[in-house]
Amino acid sequence: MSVLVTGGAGYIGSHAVIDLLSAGEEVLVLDDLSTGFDWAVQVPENLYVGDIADETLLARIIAERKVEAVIHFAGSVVVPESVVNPLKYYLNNTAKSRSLIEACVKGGVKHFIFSSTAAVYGMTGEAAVSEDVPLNPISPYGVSKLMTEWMLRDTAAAHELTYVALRYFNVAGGDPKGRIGQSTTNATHLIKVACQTALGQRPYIDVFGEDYPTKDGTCIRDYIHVSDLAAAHTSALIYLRNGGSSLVANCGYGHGFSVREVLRSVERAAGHSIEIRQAPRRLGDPASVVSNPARIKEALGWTPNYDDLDMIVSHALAWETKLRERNR
Ligand SMILES: NC(=O)c1ccc[n+]([C@@H]2O[C@H](COP(=O)([O-])OP(=O)(O)OC[C@H]3O[C@@H](n4cnc5c(N)ncnc54)[C@H](O)[C@@H]3O)[C@@H](O)[C@H]2O)c1
Ligand SMILES: O=c1ccn([C@@H]2O[C@H](COP(=O)(O)OP(=O)(O)O[C@H]3O[C@H](CO)[C@@H](O)[C@H](O)[C@H]3O)[C@@H](O)[C@H]2O)c(=O)[nH]1
Repeated sequence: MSVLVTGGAGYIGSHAVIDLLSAGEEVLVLDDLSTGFDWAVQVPENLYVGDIADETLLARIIAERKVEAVIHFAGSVVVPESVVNPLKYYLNNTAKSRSLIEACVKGGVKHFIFSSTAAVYGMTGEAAVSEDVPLNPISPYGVSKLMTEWMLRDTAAAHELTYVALRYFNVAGGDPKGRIGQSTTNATHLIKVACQTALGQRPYIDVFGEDYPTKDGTCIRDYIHVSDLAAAHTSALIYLRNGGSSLVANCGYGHGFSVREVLRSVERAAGHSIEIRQAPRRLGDPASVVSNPARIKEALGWTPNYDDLDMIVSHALAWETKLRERNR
């Protein structure tokens, strides 16, 4: 039996592949390489380059390789892009996930693990957010992911499929052994942009808004190390395999850092200051987004290993340095 990882050439998926391999799983990757990289796939012999909505290809992989579970990372991930091009997100994240789920049902796949997002919550307050608060996504990206959660809920009720949907908070850092990291071109994520600034690849970093009702006026986020997130998927797989019932769970550490705190951490890791400029608020940014991770800890027994902002940042910076050499 094998585990099929869609989007396994991308940032989070490639880290999940490493974790699954270290747990002894037989891992296959399906990726169209639109934003991922074939060199990031640690099982090149098991990489299928193709689209998640290619029914013929899916039917063949599922049958020939006896796919027991699908871990679904493939998708489009840029929130502001989803506002200007919503139909791209409803196609790649929602409609194509529907095709993939159908292929799983037809092929008798038993378990499905899905990359959802804290963006399904929308404007959360300052308190840590639990899974059962009312959901009010404010971007097409968040809606596109929430619709997939709902498709999974309804499919699991009607068919022999169990699922875990993990709502990721702010993912950052890279493989502690330096094999892979966040390699996306034109990334907009705070820690990546700050690391590029520290390395002189960008002249300065903008802080989007310093007038939020937070401790220092900048936005607060719950940053989770990508390797801890990857391990949560392996735990989810074992949970479902052992008969666990379908579950939606937050994946974050449960405490937040402000943009200013993150930038100070980057300066510590780099050993020098970086140029920071004040900029207006970015459209659609909630002041504070912090998870309540009680459910994932209890249901999956998930215990983070890298719950330390300085460590997350130092791994991100180490990877960014390596990537700079690689791209030279
Ligand atoms: N990065 C974050 O902070 C974050 C937060 C919450 C949720 N997520 C979710 O996690 C998942 C992975 O995100 P990431 O940051 O690794 O992004 P990424 O862009 O690095 O990875 C996505 C991968 O999917 C592939 N892909 C895209 N569309 C495809 C298709 N139709 N068929 C086959 N392959 C396709 C891409 O080539 C890429 O390798 C996404 O579903 C994203 O929505 C990410
Ligand atoms: O150059 C920058 C980049 C970001 N920020 C701020 O840093 C914070 C974090 O921003 P970013 O790293 O872009 O992440 P988010 O916008 O919080 O969104 C991420 O985290 C969400 C979950 O919380 C996921 O749903 C999204 O996919 C993922 O992009 C926000 O306040 C931004 O305004 C800056 O001030 N300057």
